[in-house]
Amino acid sequence: MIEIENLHKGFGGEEILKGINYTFDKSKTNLIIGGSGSGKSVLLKCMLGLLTPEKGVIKYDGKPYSEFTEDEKKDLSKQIGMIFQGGALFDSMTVEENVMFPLRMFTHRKKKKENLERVKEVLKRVNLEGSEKKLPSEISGGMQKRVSIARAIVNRPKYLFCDEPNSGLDPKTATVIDNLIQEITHEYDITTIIITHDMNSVLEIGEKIAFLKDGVLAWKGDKSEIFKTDDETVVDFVYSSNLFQKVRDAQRQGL
Ligand SMILES: Nc1ncnc2c1ncn2[C@@H]1O[C@H](COP(=O)(O)OP(=O)(O)OP(=O)(O)O)[C@@H](O)[C@H]1O
Repeated sequence: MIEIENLHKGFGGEEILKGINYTFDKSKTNLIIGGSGSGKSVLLKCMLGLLTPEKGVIKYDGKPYSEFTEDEKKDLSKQIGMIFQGGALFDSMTVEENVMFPLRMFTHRKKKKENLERVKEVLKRVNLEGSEKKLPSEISGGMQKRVSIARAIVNRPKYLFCDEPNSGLDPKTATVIDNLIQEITHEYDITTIIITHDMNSVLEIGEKIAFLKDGVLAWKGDKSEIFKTDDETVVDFVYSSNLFQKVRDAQRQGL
């Protein structure tokens, strides 16, 4: 669980996050949605410790990040898995080497055999058995995303941060990737936070949704509530998507 209390962050005198209060639940896919420039990435970077807020508290499983010792901060970074927009795989490394990378960073080199077993295990979990020796350029976009998921979970993280994890994928593959992230979240009891612009993802895996507008938490709820809300700001944002308009119309007609 990650709790955010009264979080403020600005740049050059301009306030970007204006007092966010929110809890990201364990074992759930927590989505952050909102228009461009609403502060989603700034919020994510504050949670990752990459930006320091001017005011407010970020608690990891009850403990404020500002009270972490250097060792605890190191431990925390080991407990965080990241899935970047575009995958961010190392082109010159094989699938296996890419997934091995965080293990090499955080564990002793002598554990090579154990590390290889762990890599094998996570590659199996994301259905990539047999692709170990391939380069990213030799596999499809969907498979590359699977590699980045395997790399993100190889250290058994407690927290998984995903920045538009299905960008650049066709809708069917995007749904498969969304569902895989959701399954892994439940299976390993992870607090998963996903920034997304994709309304299909909201529909599929929006177990908890935070809607940011101009640095303010403008609405919160889940995928069933987002269809029913009359909140103007949410309706404006969400129903700019044709698909959502159709789903809402169908729901209103009781279909
Ligand atoms: N390091 C920085 N220095 C100055 N301004 C910044 C910095 N990082 C972000 N901003 C500003 O903060 C605002 C929010 O940016 P942020 O990247 O969080 O938006 P976002 O909601 O993630 O948008 P998008 O969906 O387009 O990625 C923007 O106006 C951006 O220019």
